[in-house]
Amino acid sequence: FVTGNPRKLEEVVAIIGENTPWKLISNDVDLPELQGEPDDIARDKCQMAVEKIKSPVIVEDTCLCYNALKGLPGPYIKWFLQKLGHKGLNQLLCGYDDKTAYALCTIAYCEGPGKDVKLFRGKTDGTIVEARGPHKFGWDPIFQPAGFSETYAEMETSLKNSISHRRKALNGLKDFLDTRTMKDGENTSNGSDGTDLQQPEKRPRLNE
Ligand SMILES: O=c1nc[nH]c2c1ncn2[C@H]1C[C@H](O)[C@@H](COP(=O)(O)OP(=O)(O)OP(=O)(O)O)O1
Ligand SMILES: [Mg+2]
Repeated sequence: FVTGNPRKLEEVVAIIGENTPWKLISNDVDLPELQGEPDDIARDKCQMAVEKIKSPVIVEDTCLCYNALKGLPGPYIKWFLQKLGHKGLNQLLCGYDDKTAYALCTIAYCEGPGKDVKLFRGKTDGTIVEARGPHKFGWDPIFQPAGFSETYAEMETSLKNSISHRRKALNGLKDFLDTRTMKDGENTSNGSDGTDLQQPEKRPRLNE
């Protein structure tokens, strides 16, 4: 799993759980990010990582999309957050009645150089609110998921991880790896050379 963000890694590990046959290794290679649509950003980031580390790679790109702003800041949320803070991210919506937004996680997976990149998306709807809860992870304090009275930041980690954009995207990846594991008779593990996903000899279904 290639990311420079330790919080993302924490959540992915928590969501995937301890008892899966997949071993997740984090690798913080510094990758530039394309500008554009989330799918293209994730695909491009994945291809670059695969070329660099020459082993199976998972990357993800996270967007925070305001409906009133037709999806912006979207993939640029990192820079908006950095420059404007939680307050500024609220003020962006000052002139609009519609405060709804969605968090979008796009996971890209590639088995190795020259292989196709698979994309898995997860979306959680919500509303942009004044910051509430601990400032631990990005824009968590200003995002209140639909149907809940707490922001992501106020929630127990396990609750956030059960409804989050990241969880939904990871479900897609897990289903894909699961099916592929079942189809695939031989062990395709390629050793301990920094491989991101290693398959042990026996491969039971991934657990939820
Ligand atoms: O669940 C989340 N809850 C709150 N904030 C979040 C979440 N997930 C990502 N974030 C923040 C991190 C970064 O400011 C931006 C996404 O940018 P994004 O490029 O995907 O992340 P990044 O550059 O930190 O890590 P990476 O090395 O994987 O690209 O939103
Ligand atoms: Mg990034």
